[in-house]
Formats: sequence, structure tokens, C-alpha cells
Amino acid sequence: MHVLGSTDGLGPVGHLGAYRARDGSPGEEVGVDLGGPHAALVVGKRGSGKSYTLGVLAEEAARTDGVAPILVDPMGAFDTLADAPDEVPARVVEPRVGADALDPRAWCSLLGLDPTGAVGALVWRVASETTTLAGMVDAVGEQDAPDAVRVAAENHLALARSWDVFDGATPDLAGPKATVLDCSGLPDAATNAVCLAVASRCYRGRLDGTVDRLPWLFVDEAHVAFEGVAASALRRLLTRGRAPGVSLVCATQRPSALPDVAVSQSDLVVMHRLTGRADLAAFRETRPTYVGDDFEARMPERPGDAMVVDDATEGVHAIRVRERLTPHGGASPRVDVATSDDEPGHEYGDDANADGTDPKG
Ligand SMILES: Nc1ncnc2c1ncn2[C@@H]1O[C@H](COP(=O)(O)OP(=O)(O)OP(=O)(O)O)[C@@H](O)[C@H]1O
Repeated sequence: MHVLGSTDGLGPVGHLGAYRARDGSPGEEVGVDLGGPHAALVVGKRGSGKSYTLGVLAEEAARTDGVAPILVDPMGAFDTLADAPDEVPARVVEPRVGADALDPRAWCSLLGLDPTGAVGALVWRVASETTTLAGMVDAVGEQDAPDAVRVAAENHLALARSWDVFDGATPDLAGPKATVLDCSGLPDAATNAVCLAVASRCYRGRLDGTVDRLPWLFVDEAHVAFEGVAASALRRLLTRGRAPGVSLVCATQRPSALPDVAVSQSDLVVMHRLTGRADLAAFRETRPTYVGDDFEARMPERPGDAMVVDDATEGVHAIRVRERLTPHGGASPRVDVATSDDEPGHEYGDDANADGTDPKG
């Protein structure tokens, strides 16, 4: 098997798929290094196979000793990872984080409050004095502040309480199974708080020795996380995560909405079909020198086909991602109408970009 992400091939390897010849026929099997930390990006337009590929990578990580995969699952698409426990050890848990996983600045940002304003300053103060959300609410009541400020702060904290995620501890990452944090039904802000808490737990846990296994954090719809409170914790994993052994795998249909560092720091980029001008530009500008000018001409056609840009081998590899071991839970519901002109297995939605603009201009 040819291994991407490593040149020595010594560590555990996850089966990613097979090389794809120009006529689409499969070639040699392709694996990905799971022995050391990586920053990986999975990109592609809607329906191109991003979530499927994220699932394949998570399955392989879950099957590897010494690795602690955690999935932040905004749509509940990865619950099925736990459906074949003999092959893929995984559990689905309700996302719960400690209120103290967020620092005072993050609390203000989460609630859309200016820390220099009266309400933001009050929330900042109680977040720095207490460790639970209930404690923060009680502390607001005890502060010497105008009633209107106290009521506004209480209302903001009540909103956070309604998400039902701050009533517990950040999940234990020491167990032998992959952990799927099902954030479906949560607003983006709450999912981002979960993502922040887990990213910090992975990083700090490795530094202080409380997390033995090497964490692999998988974030679907990563553009949402990079637009919210999780952004700084994810950036830290991208720039400093590899030293303590933390891997980050982000999937997005909008790479142009990620910070440049997300593309430039990724040593593995799995690119499914991508057509949006801004999204292609995001790669054109940061691509390594070994990615040739014909890159866009070699864009994959079918869902599940991908180009992998691999820093370790300094190469671009045309592959087809293998089939899932567990059911894929991410397909969008579609009206079941047989259209005779459709290419079999070709399941892209419309040809619009993620933001609804026309990719052709
Ligand atoms: N490697 C693969 N092998 C077989 N089928 C695949 C593969 N990858 C994707 N597919 C098919 O393509 C469909 C779309 O894939 P997927 O749900 O991963 O797309 P997506 O890019 O995540 O879309 P969205 O952005 O809408 O979530 C899947 O339901 C599956 O049927």
C-alpha cells in the first residue's frame, strides 16, 4: 500500500482508498499515516464526498491503537459511526462542556457582548469568578450593577443555559473508543463552544499528560467553527498542535471562508470536486510549489474521487476514497426521480457554489 503523510511508513496506516487512473479504474491501494500528528483538510462542493471521506478517516483512526478520535458533528451525520462496533469502536455522546472551558473573553464573544460595555464587563467578571453557568447566573444577581445591566446579563446567560451544553464536564478522551459529539439541533454558537472546549482539552491534556492517546479532532462544516469562538483554539492546533501530538481534520465546502493558516498549515489536503472561484483561489494562492499549474484541469469528477496534496511525499495524488465500513449518515434527502441522462452514481446537487453564487461567473 502506498502511504501518504509519511516517508518512512513505520507507523500505523489507515486505508484511505486506491489510486485512480485517468480512465477512472482503480490502482494500488492508498493509505494515510496515523502514526504521527497531522493537520488535514477535506474540501469539495456540496455532495462531492467530504463527509464520507471524513467518516472514512474517522473509521481508520477509531481502529488504530493509541489514537483518540473525536468528531464535532454539527449535523448528526456521524452517529452511524457507532453502528458496527466490532469493526469500528465508537460511541455517540451528547455534547457537554464545563462553563470554565471558556475564558471570560470567549464568554463575551459567545454571547455577542462587547467586553468593554456594561453588560459584557459584568459577564466577564462573573465568568472569571465562577466555574459553572449556574454559578455565573447567581453571581450576576449579587453584583453591584444597575438593574437593567443585571437583567441583560441574566438574559444572555439564560440563552446559553437553554442550549443545555454547559451542565457537565468536557468528555473524557481517555477511553478506547472514538467519540462522536452529536451537535445536531444546537445553534452554531453552542457547537462552537463545544468545539472550543474539546480542542482545548486535547491540547492541554497532551501538554499536562492527562491524555495518553494521540487525539485526532475531526470538525465537519469547519468554516462555521472558524467563524465563531472555536477559531482561536483551532488555529492553535494548526500552528502548535503537532508538537504535543494533536491532529486536526477539518472538512468544509467553503475553503475560502477558512483563515489562510488552515490551508497553509495543512500537510494533507483531500480535495474533492471544487468549482467556486473564491475557493479555488484559496488554494491557488497557498498551494505548495510541487502542485503544478494543471491542478485545476485534473479536478475530480465523481463523488468520492479526490486529489490529495501531500506535503510528506511532496506530491499530488489522484485517488478514489474507499467505501465506508459503517453506514454513511450524511446524504441530503433527495426526491427520488429517475433521470435517464444522469451519470450513474453522480450525486452532485446543483452547480452553485456554497454561497449560492454561480461558479462560472
Ligand atoms: N468514496 C465514496 N464511495 C462511494 N460513494 C461515495 C463516496 N463519497 C461520496 N459518495 C456518495 O456521494 C454522496 C455525497 O457524499 P457526502 O455526503 O460525503 O457529500 P458532502 O460533500 O459531504 O456533501 P454536503 O456538503 O452536502 O454535506 C454520498 O451520500 C455517497 O452516496
